[in-house]
Amino acid sequence: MFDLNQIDSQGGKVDSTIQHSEQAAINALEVRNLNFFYGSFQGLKDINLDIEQGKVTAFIGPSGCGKSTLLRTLNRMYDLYPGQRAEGEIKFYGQNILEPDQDLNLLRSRIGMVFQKPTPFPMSIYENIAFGVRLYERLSRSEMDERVEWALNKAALWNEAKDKLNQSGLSLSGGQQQRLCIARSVAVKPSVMLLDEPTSALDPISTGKIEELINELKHEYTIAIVTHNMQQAARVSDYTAYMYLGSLVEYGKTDEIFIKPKRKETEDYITGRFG
Ligand SMILES: Nc1ncnc2c1ncn2[C@@H]1O[C@H](COP(=O)(O)OP(=O)(O)OP(=O)(O)O)[C@@H](O)[C@H]1O
Repeated sequence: MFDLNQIDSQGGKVDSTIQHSEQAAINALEVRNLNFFYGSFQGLKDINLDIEQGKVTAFIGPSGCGKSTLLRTLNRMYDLYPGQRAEGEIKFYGQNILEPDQDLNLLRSRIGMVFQKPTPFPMSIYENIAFGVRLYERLSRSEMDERVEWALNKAALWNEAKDKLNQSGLSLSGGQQQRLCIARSVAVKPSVMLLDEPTSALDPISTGKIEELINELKHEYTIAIVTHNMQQAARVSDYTAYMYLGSLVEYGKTDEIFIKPKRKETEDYITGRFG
């Protein structure tokens, strides 16, 4: 089992020798008996699942089934809102992040999040990336320049942004803004990236770019993605979780879920017979 210090020192990178062996699969996150409450309303019911390191896991299901709620528990984003609470265990490389006294800023740098609507800060493209890095690391100007270029490259935005690093992030197109948000998340070298419907506000070309990016990023990061788009889940994910009314109905390899689901409810949803 890894400890958190070890993950930090590796910059969240996946050991490729481990990744290519089926038997040696490692879970970045293990969710056990997770229940989640918005005040008295129970949004998640006894969720159990493992999120494998270096893979893409997709959460699908009808509106309101709890996909975003589950994603937001994985880095305790819900803690920002009063009256919301989680019970159970979410182990991040063995450490239960639901325990009290967690350093939530550190946790969110290790488990980053990208939201549905692009949310660049109202500052330059360069600063959008440097701002988060400065919270965790002291880099010289040249090291920061390198980090900004590295992150923009990872998010497939460097070529489009390199000549306008001092322009506002808000001057970019919607698709570019979303890639900037991905660059911002990548820049702090997380271990896991949580993507909450990252393409639902984008056109098909930008969506295609983000999907290509997910395929690239998964070689180095563990990714969990919420999507409304089943074709997208089928295209980008290795594992798929089908949720309904706050429960996890079925979870498995994406091919199996889409081609031969075990549960009739899953099949009805996948084939569009739902509801
Ligand atoms: N802030 C909140 N307060 C109270 N209930 C909430 C809150 N946010 C979500 N819920 C409820 O929790 C349930 C799960 O919501 P969630 O947003 O996780 O669903 P979802 O599957 O992501 O839906 P969608 O696909 O429409 O985004 C829903 O019944 C929703 O109404």
